[in-house]
Amino acid sequence: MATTTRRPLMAGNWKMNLTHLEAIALVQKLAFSLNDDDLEKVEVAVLPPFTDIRSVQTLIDADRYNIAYGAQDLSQHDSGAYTGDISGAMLAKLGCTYVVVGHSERREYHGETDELVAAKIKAAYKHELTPILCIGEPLEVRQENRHVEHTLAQLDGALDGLGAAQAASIVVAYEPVWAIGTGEVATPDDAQEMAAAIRERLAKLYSAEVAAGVRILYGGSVKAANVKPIMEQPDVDGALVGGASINADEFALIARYHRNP
Ligand SMILES: O=C(CO)COP(=O)(O)O
Repeated sequence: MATTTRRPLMAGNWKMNLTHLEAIALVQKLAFSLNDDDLEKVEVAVLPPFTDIRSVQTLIDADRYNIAYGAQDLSQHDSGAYTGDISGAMLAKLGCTYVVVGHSERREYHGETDELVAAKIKAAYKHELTPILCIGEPLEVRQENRHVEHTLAQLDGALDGLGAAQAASIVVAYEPVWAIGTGEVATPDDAQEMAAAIRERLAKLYSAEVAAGVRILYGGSVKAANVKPIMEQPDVDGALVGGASINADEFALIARYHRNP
């Protein structure tokens, strides 16, 4: 399957960290740490909390940083009596490119189901946001060697009813739950096994062409010290970075992994 046209994406999921003032400082530092060549080779995105997005937008626009940004969640609804929720329309107005959907922390702490994730993906496309769909198995499922089946079932559920034209631009992040925030990174082989299985399933659900174009990221305890061998896997097209992305120096090192020895 062709692998040549996929531009790597390094996305920093800040989770519930950094005030808007801290966000400005981090994005400035990040931008100064990356040169034009880095940003041509690799797309870099930050995914701050909602309260930081306006500040990040203003900074990136004013200084013309070649850094994308987005949100960590959105409502499946467009507007209305949904206290505390944020719509895709609101994110689009803030110039967001990406929105994370179905992160395991949303599934675990907010009870998000595959059906809800599918509705959120459709809401994202409705507002021209690119979803970063997170899927991945908990530890006990891997121990039972059912990780591929489990993760592909999440993929099927999330993509239910989504057409090929939209699926072609989705970003899928394989984030095994046992690797998130634990320091226990998946091996490059583990990441490749699942990325290849996801791509194969996309080919079955849509077409070989769609599958060949979709970027598949790995997420879970990614650091500058472990990113390179993961990125060398043929079906891994980037990383979704949590803890290490709220340190500008570390995230910059991750984003320019291609320069590492
Ligand atoms: O959940 C993650 C990114 O979405 C990964 O988090 P960590 O990089 O902190 O393990």
